Parts: sequence; C-alpha cells; structure tokens
Amino acid sequence: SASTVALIPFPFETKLNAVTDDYEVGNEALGVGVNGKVLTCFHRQRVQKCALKIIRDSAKARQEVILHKKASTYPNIVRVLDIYENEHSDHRCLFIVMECMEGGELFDRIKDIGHENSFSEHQAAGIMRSICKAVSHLHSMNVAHRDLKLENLLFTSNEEDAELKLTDFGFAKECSDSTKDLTTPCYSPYYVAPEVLSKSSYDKACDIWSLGVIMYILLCGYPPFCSNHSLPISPGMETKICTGDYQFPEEDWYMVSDEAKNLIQAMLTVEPEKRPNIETILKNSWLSEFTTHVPKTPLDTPRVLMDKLQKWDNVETSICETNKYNG
Ligand SMILES: c1cc2nc(N[C@H]3CCCNC3)c3c(n2n1)NCC3
Repeated sequence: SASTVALIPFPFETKLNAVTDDYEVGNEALGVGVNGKVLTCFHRQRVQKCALKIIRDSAKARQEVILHKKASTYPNIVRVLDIYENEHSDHRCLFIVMECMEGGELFDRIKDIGHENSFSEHQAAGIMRSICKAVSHLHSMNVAHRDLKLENLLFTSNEEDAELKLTDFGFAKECSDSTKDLTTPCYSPYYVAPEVLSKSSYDKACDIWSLGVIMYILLCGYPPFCSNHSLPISPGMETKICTGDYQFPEEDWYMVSDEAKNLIQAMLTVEPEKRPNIETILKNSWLSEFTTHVPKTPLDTPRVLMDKLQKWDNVETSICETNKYNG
C-alpha cells in the first residue's frame, strides 16, 4: 500500500520525539489548507507562539517539507522552525512548526481594506515587490511554487509595516533551469519528446502568470478571469484564461497607471515561453522605483465586487496544459 512505499529520507535533521514534548498545541485553527490544517502552538521553554501544520506522511508531503525548509532561509518565505515525524490518529504524520504569521492572509487584508479605507497603487506596488522577491528566491534555486494566491501570502503582524511572506509548498516542484541544459544525459535528442524539452521550464512561467492575477486583484479587488455563474471554474472561464481574454473595465481602472496595466499584460502573456521571467519583472519601473515613481492615487476598491473574490480551497482547477499552446 502507499504507506509501505519507500519514502525519500529527509536531507536534514527531523525530530522523532512527540511534538507535545516541546510544544503545547493550541486548539485554535489558524487556517485550513489544501492538504492540512494550521494550528497555533507554543514552545514550552522559549515561550514562543508558533504555527503548526499537520500533514500525513507521504512522498508528496516530504517533497513539500523539503522544499519549504530549503526555501525558508529567505526573508520573504515563512520560516520553518522544526519538523517532527510523529504518529497521529494512527497515521504517520509530519508536523511542520513555523513562525506564526500573526497578520493573517493577504486575502483577508484586501477584503478588510475594501470596506475600510482606500488601498493605494503605491501600497500594491510594495506588496507586489515582496511577493516577486520571494518568487525570485525560489526561481533562483530552481523551485517553482505553482500555487501562488492571496491565501498563501501572510503578514507577520497587523501593523502597517508588517512583512509579507509566502507559505504552502504543497504544489512546489524542483524544475530544471529555464535555459534547458541540453548537455544533461537525461535524454537523447533524437528521441526526446516535446513536453520533456518544454514542460519543466514552464513551471516557473506559471508562477509569473499567477503574479499577474494577484497584481490585477490588488489593484481592483476582483480577479481578471472568473466564471459567470458561481462555479469555481467553467468552460467559458477556461477559454478566457487560455486565450488571455480579460479586460481593464474603465470604471475601475481609469485611475490606475499605464505602467501597472502594461506589467499585468506582460505577466498575463498566454504563451509561457513569451512570458517574462522573474528577473525581468523585478527590473520593471513600476516595481523597482515604486518608492518615488508609482502614483499614490487612492483606489476605491469596488466594494460590491469584493464578493466575487472567493477562496478556492480544495478545488482542483483545471489548468490549461502547455501543449495546447504548442498546437
Ligand atoms: C504560519 C503559517 C500559517 N498559515 C496560515 N494559514 C494557511 C492556511 C492554508 C492556506 N494558506 C495559509 C496562517 C498563519 N500561518 N503562520 N497565520 C494565520 C493563518
């Protein structure tokens, strides 16, 4: 059965004693993710509040833990403090102890801001810069996150100057460098299939698309692609995504700068091979000079449209296969 499949060993020290030896586990659920819940926990000696994510042990779970731990030394990534391998309700589980992000999800901060005060293009640029820095760290170590969304971006505190960090590596994947290293002996050029040559480098490109969707939502409060009825995804919506069919409705976008719109358009390029990479994105003037350059025009985030923005937990959205573009 799956549980007897040989599991890849961890390339770092994990703890085999009970997590409750060292932490008192709170019963407050901080959040619920695709593959596990997040609780509060308190270190008994250090008297430090942390976040605890419990996932059932499997090859996929180990991949998530290994990649998150590897990335967690970077500033804009949620820090992993301890990993425990424990039995839990007679299943082998992995307990990931992380720094507790007291400010909650970016998703909720946008909804709150939508109802309280204006949310400036300047603030949106600051947020995008933090997210792009996290993504550039990941891409520099050839890891694609593949699940960039407002729910996976968390603030360290509720203060104005809180830091924004990326979490949830359940879909993350090591991917070969975008400039395909044709010398690696993993395939013979005569026999290599097109998807082998192209697929892996597109994992990073899919992160850039998600950044475009996040930036669009930050600036107006609703997503560029949504299904007309309340279903999470619909054939009409999938067509709009695959053909890059979205608009900047004048009534919500007239006060947004052209630089911002041009940057979104670049990130929402349908062909992955034509999409700019994260280094190019970070050099964009809207991001690099946002301290002086980006206008501070207040956006009146549309309140009525905020309801369109919903959490899509546990929805397997059908992503357009890259080979549709090759057709
Ligand atoms: C570390 C990790 C973490 N994850 C959290 N929530 C997760 C739940 C699943 C979707 N991504 C975010 C929350 C947190 N923290 N802190 N604090 C408040 C909510």
